[in-house]
Amino acid sequence: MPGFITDPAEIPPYLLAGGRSSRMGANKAFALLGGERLLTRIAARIRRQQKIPATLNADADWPDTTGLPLVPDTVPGKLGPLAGVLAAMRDAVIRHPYASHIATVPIDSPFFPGDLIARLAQAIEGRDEIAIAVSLGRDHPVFGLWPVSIADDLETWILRDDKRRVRDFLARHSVRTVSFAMIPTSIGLLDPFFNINTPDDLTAAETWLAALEQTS
Ligand SMILES: Nc1nc2c(ncn2[C@@H]2O[C@H](COP(=O)(O)OP(=O)(O)OP(=O)(O)O)[C@@H](O)[C@H]2O)c(=O)[nH]1
Ligand SMILES: [Mg+2]
Repeated sequence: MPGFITDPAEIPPYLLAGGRSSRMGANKAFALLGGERLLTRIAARIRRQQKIPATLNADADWPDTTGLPLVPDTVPGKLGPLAGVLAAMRDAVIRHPYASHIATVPIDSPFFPGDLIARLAQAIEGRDEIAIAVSLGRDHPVFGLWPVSIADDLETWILRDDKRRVRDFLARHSVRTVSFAMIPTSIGLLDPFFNINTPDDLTAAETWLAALEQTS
């Protein structure tokens, strides 16, 4: 572990919920999985791995933060997940001034690994490095550790790059990737970064949740 991250559990976590939920047709954060809101589920999962309470990145008029501090995007126009990452960096500089990095987790992936942030932190070697999660050879950059030192570069890039492809931003920086294994369940292997975008994904997630509960 590098000197600037003495304890991965002290990296401030931010829950990304600033999207439009357009494929779901209703705010995903409040969708019920196993009778519990996704936001509540994700916040509880983060609480088990981090000592610092999570902050929610979402619209300023968010109806119910479940008690989490709320940080809206600092650039207008819903410019994508990296706008949420930027808001988190700007917030951390003020509220967590000791932190070299912030952690981000989206509110629509309820099975993410219990050792996510610890393993991402182990991969970081330099103060300005990003670490992102990978499964089945696919990057999941919304599950990442982000150095607050690159906030100005991120803001400039978001405002200037019309395509705003996350991989184009990552190409500007030093990025460590960490591969996570599939989770064995009674009905097969579950991708820990299974992502709920549509009502059908939510139905599939109920099936996975039941299978996981049977397995453990
Ligand atoms: N702050 C912020 N977060 C965003 C924005 N767009 C997406 N996100 C977040 O990034 C993550 C991945 O985005 P998606 O899975 O596409 O979620 P979404 O944009 O709400 O859903 P769709 O409208 O169906 O694409 C989710 O946690 C979103 O809340 C944005 O413009 N600003
Ligand atoms: Mg998604």
